[in-house]
Amino acid sequence: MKKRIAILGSTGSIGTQTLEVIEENPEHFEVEILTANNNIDLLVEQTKKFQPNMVVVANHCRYKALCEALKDEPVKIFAGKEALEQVVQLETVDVVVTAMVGYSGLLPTLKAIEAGKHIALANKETLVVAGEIITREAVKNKVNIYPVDSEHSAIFQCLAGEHMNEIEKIYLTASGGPFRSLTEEQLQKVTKADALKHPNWEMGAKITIDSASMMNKGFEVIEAKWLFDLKPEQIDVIVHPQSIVHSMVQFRDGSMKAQMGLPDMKLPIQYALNFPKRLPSSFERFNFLNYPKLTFEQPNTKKFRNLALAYEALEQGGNLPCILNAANEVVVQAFLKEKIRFVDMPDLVEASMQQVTFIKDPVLDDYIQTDKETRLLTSSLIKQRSKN
Ligand SMILES: NC(=O)C1=CN([C@@H]2O[C@H](COP(=O)(O)OP(=O)(O)OC[C@H]3O[C@@H](n4cnc5c(N)ncnc54)[C@H](OP(=O)(O)O)[C@@H]3O)[C@@H](O)[C@H]2O)C=CC1
Ligand SMILES: CC(=O)[C@@H](O)[C@H](O)COP(=O)(O)O
Ligand SMILES: [Mn+2]
Repeated sequence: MKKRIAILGSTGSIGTQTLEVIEENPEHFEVEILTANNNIDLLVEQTKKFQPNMVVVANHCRYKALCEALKDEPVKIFAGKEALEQVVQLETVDVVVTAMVGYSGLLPTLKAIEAGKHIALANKETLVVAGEIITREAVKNKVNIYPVDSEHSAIFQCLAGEHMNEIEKIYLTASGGPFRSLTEEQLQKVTKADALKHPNWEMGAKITIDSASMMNKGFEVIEAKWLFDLKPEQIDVIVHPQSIVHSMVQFRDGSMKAQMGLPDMKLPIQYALNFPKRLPSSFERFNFLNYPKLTFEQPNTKKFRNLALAYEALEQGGNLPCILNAANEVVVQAFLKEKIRFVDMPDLVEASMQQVTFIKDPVLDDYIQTDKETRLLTSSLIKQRSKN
């Protein structure tokens, strides 16, 4: 039986690579649903090629044009956020790939889990915002969450066959981003174009900025806590500029397992879609001789304060990780619009974490309200800053 796949965010970096994996393995997978936010040109192209049963465009304004472009195709067309939450529940879906960016992934992922759909999770923000609810609902509905994020896929791969063994610690590797070697003074002057040049990975704009600011690694620490049920002190970050070792697990006898390979997201995507069986692939193979030096160093949390902020949010819990995420989404958009400097981002995130109402035991509605409150506050902090 082929697995029927819904891809939320099929027009993005993870979405398009998921389609490449499906194209290479037509005997294993078929596309059931594709979705985008705005990019209907690519959505139309993907629809004609992969013949999904349904497509959704989140932005209502693009609906008419999408219907017109697909009028000769046998596909059902929907628009809006609510449609995303509904289509993931359909009986014809086996696995939902969450490849949307940011907070927008939360409710569709939750609805998919409540409907018993397995999740290939790329959208780490879902776990940052509401990891407790997501993991609890997954257990309740007997849903598996397969990590797509390269580091978490690495940990997941290292854990295969180790269910009897406790994890002592995990090490999440970080590339260090394009600004790893800059001084604090140099960091003051970096531009959007500089920040968008990731040394090893080609990704969407938002995660690329998060990698440069190391918020991505902070999010991944929180993501790891929920995926692998770890305490903060069991999660370490180690900078590894070559991005070849994707992460490591240390067991209680001191033994370490690492997962390695060239930086290519198709591998973790394919592993998540076909777990537990590995499929053959044409992906380029790693050659040790091309990498005579694999290096490791301590992250600099004085220079990259976001990482420390994320650990703080994880330690304090409650709605603080949700505040961290919402504030970060707002500052990243402002940085991409060149309204604030790169170094302003952690200041604004920290101020938001201090000022938004803290809720110790949030329920879903609290997360929704916290997200709104934080966006308003962080936006007003940005406005105040530009007036001064
Ligand atoms: N790219 C990578 O290598 C990795 C990404 N991830 C995670 O995967 C997720 C996706 O990242 P990436 O593929 O890089 O992102 P992209 O920006 O490349 O793609 C995002 C996708 O989500 C859609 N989208 C954006 N906003 C909304 C919204 N409000 N509602 C519905 N759909 C929306 C976009 O549609 P449109 O094209 O129409 O704008 C697009 O299809 C992120 O959470 C990221 O952290 C994790 C590990 C690696
Ligand atoms: C490909 C992937 O998983 C990204 O999350 C990647 O890890 C980003 O690189 P950084 O290590 O620079 O954050
Ligand atoms: Mn990652």
